[in-house]
Amino acid sequence: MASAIIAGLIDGGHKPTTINVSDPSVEQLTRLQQQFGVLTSTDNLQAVADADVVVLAVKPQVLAQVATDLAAALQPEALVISIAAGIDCRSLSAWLGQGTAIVRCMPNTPALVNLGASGLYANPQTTAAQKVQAEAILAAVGIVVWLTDEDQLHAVTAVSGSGPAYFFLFMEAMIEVGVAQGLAPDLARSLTLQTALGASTLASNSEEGPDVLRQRVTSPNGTTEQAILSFERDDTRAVVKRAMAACAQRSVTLSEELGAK
Ligand SMILES: NC(=O)C1=CN([C@@H]2O[C@H](COP(=O)(O)OP(=O)(O)OC[C@H]3O[C@@H](n4cnc5c(N)ncnc54)[C@H](O)[C@@H]3O)[C@@H](O)[C@H]2O)C=CC1
Ligand SMILES: O=C(O)[C@@H]1CCC=N1
Repeated sequence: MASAIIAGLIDGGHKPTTINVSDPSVEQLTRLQQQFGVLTSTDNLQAVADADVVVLAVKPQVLAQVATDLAAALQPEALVISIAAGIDCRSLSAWLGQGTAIVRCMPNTPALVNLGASGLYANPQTTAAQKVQAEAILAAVGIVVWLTDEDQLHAVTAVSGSGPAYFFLFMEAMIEVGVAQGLAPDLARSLTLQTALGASTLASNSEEGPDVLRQRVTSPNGTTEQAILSFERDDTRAVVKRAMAACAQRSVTLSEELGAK
């Protein structure tokens, strides 16, 4: 995720040498240095020392340690943006210092192709100018929505944070079945991906909702109708509901397991 955000910032005109990337993996740092020309360090404290904005893009499991260590090195006026799933502002403030301006963000991997979707929530310590800064960083890789209730980030995670994986799963299944029905794998793949892109672009450009667009594909007594009836018989909406509930619930339990006690 950090690579996608860095790419977006540089495409948007940020000088690479204003971006300092820290990671214990020298291999990662070398890749980022060669790809983007950013400054790199294996020392998190050194990386944040002069930073006005710090993006925490580590796994939730290491966030407590990383944030606690950073507390002493952060500029007092620094904005900290965390993209970690689940970990709430209460925990981040406990680790970073109670006065810290924090924006929590749930981005997604289509940020890699500038088609990301991010939900943002700012704690009360965040100034209007810092909110503009946070929005500009994530807007460089896609659309941004602001949330007024931090708990809504669980739903954002279930919809857009994890959402790309649901569509990829659907694509995998369609390719497999296309092949089983007699198409060459590369044909099944390109037809599936173009259909996903076409459906998404059509829905994005249309005044009408996905329900109406679906009905337009579904000729009475035609082929699509049989597929949709099959999906409805298999209660596909309930399947989606259960999956997204499990996702949102994991966001809640991540916070309970890994948050500040
Ligand atoms: N992958 C996804 O689709 C999304 C991920 N997220 C969140 O983004 C965060 C990062 O996830 P990914 O980019 O997928 O993980 P990743 O594993 O690709 O990147 C994490 C990076 O953190 C580095 N790291 C490990 N320990 C460190 C430390 N002590 N100090 C500094 N860097 C350290 C790792 O070397 C690695 O390069 C997670 O908290 C996740 O919840 C949020 C939205 C979407
Ligand atoms: O699976 C995860 O925990 C992360 C957060 C959202 C997408 N990937």
